[in-house]
Amino acid sequence: MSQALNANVPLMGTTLLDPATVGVHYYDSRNLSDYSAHFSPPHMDSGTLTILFRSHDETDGLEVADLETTEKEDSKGVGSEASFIPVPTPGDEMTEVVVFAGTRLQRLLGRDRVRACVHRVRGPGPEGHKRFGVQRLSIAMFCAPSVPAAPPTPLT
Ligand SMILES: O=C(O)CCC(=O)C(=O)O
Ligand SMILES: [Fe+2]
Repeated sequence: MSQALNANVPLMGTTLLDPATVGVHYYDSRNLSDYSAHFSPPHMDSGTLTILFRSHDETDGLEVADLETTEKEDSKGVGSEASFIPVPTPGDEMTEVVVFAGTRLQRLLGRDRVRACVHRVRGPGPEGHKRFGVQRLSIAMFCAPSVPAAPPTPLT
């Protein structure tokens, strides 16, 4: 894969991530300490790709940063100065699957070719909370492919 992508560095495993991890996120605005808070603050994912499945709902608060407005290279403080763009919901004729590049893919291919996507999930805000009491579900597959420790045993 490193060769196919003409990567700067070999695609090696990471001690921090399994090759693929599935995350199921359930957000409930009743659990927010402050109803203006985000369900998920601005961040970049640390794998290569994140494949995100989300529900149909016009209150979905998924937003991506305009990368020209953020120069931060890791998740620390990322998004503090960025402007965010809502990701259209499936009801707007978009697919329900969103794919984000992570910091690992950015390192692998070089920042001039791929930028890790800064994203966040807005909460419903106090008004939205009062009207709907928002619950939100999403499923993410975090991919961080690694080379096997030993060559696979041939099938007999
Ligand atoms: O719930 C979402 O839509 C996004 C979740 C997310 O950004 C993450 O798990 O890294
Ligand atoms: Fe994320």
